[in-house]
Amino acid sequence: MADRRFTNTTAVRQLVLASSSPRRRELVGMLGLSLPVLVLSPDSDESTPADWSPVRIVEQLALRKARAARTLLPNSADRESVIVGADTIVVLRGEVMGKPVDVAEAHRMLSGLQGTEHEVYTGVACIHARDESQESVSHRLTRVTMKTLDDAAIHRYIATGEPMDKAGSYGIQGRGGVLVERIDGCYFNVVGLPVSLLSDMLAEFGVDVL
Ligand SMILES: Cc1cn([C@H]2C[C@H](O)[C@@H](COP(=O)(O)OP(=O)(O)OP(=O)(O)O)O2)c(=O)[nH]c1=O
Repeated sequence: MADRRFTNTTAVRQLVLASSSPRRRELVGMLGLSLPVLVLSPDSDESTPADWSPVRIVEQLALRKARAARTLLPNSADRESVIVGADTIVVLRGEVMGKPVDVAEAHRMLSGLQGTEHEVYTGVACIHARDESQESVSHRLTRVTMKTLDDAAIHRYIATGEPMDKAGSYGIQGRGGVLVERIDGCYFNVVGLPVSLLSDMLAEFGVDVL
């Protein structure tokens, strides 16, 4: 449970999910919140300086997504909302992998990931729609070990189409689950939204899941 709450938080009446990811939508649904949930897909700059650490990348991109949604909420009813943004990356021996741009890049990523361990970072930002002083950002790290795969198996997996909209070119929640030997850390963090971290962060805004 959260060990801090923002003071002067007026009752939050809505959760705004700043994401176009169907997985994130599903995971927020899993929380069974009594608040209405509004989903927005704001555009935000996803470029980052080369010297940023994985933690800085995911936390700042999550914050940018949430702040971009804030600009889309002009009317006063929507202003009493907590906005949630998230960003997920895969990191293999220091190399940051986002979503592949094409099949060749998916192949290159999966060839690197197979037979070894990598890290998955998801940053989460929860911000108040009206009060810019209320912003909370955090992240989770999960270590994932992928089984050894031959080239033919990598090609067959890419042919499913699953890799193309996912960081690191796999989806643990889909057929990509069969590629994963073990994980150390939060499973939902790999899928794109660490729900236990999110529930702690929502509590800071007076939104209690349980
Ligand atoms: C590693 C992994 C990633 N992913 C997904 C989670 C994220 O949706 C995606 C990483 O891209 P993100 O840029 O984090 O998110 P997104 O573009 O899909 O959605 P939005 O920015 O609108 O919120 O990869 C899985 O679904 N399963 C996995 O196993």
